[in-house]
Amino acid sequence: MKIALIGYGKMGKMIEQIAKDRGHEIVSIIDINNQQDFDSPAFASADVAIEFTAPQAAYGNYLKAWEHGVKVVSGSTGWMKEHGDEVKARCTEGGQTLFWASNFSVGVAIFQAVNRYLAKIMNGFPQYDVCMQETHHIHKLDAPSGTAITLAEEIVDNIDRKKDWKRGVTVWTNDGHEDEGDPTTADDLIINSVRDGEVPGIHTVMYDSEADMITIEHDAHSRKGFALGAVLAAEYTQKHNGLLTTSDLFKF
Ligand SMILES: NC(=O)C1=CN([C@@H]2O[C@H](COP(=O)(O)OP(=O)(O)OC[C@H]3O[C@@H](n4cnc5c(N)ncnc54)[C@H](OP(=O)(O)O)[C@@H]3O)[C@@H](O)[C@H]2O)C=CC1
Ligand SMILES: O=C(O)C1=N[C@H](C(=O)O)C[C@H](O)C1
Repeated sequence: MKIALIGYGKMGKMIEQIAKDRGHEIVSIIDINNQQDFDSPAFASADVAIEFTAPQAAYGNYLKAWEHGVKVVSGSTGWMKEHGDEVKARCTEGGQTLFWASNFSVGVAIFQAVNRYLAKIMNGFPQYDVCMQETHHIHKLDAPSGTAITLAEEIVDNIDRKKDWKRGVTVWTNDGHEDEGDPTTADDLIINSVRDGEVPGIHTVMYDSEADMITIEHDAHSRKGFALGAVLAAEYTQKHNGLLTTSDLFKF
């Protein structure tokens, strides 16, 4: 396939390597300093663009890629609240293609399935309260992480006593700085965030009672799993259109 990269940071560089190893051609690389390349014949020749940039940049990048008739795979997080409805409409009614996932690793797809199953069970055991923690590197711009929000939405959908998720405390371990988070009630599922060194991503769901605690955790050893998932998603868009996500790709 001919692949364009939008965003050439930690993920963009790793995706480039994996895409080449799988026999794909990188025809264009767009970063913050060469936005004019969206208008190049090389970009328009791509079968798909893989976009990993930043919360404020992602939505504009989708529009530019679609303008040039290029499908998009994106893992950028933190844009959904502001632009989620419009993006959904453009894909479901407007004919565009976006494969988006808050986390592209097969491990997290499996973890999500376990999370949903456990939440269904725990709905019947009100003596357990549930909370979450996500830990990432200090460069991350958004909190909570996109993955934590996806997991929290699945818990809220399955546990009647939880009505919504809220931001708990965000702690920066390197400088000891702390943000307070949102005001919360017992109806809220709290997601605490930790920003520590170069951690690729840890997501933990905890069910705590007076007697004991049940914990499930996904711990990414590196960004390789995310990057491979994004390339597999790009391959998937060759034969599929519309709004796609990892549950379309990883079927189990
Ligand atoms: N879904 C998933 O599986 C995963 C999602 N992510 C998400 O992906 C995003 C990127 O992560 P990561 O690669 O680690 O971040 P990096 O900061 O390492 O890379 C982002 C790159 O995008 C560039 N950029 C910023 N704005 C634009 C723009 N308007 N157009 C083109 N390029 C731009 C940045 O340039 P500059 O540095 O000059 O600003 C930087 O080079 C984040 O939102 C993160 O949460 C990350 C890992 C996995
Ligand atoms: O910014 C990151 O690094 C990551 N972002 C995604 C998220 O917000 O969930 C996925 C992964 O956890 C790494």
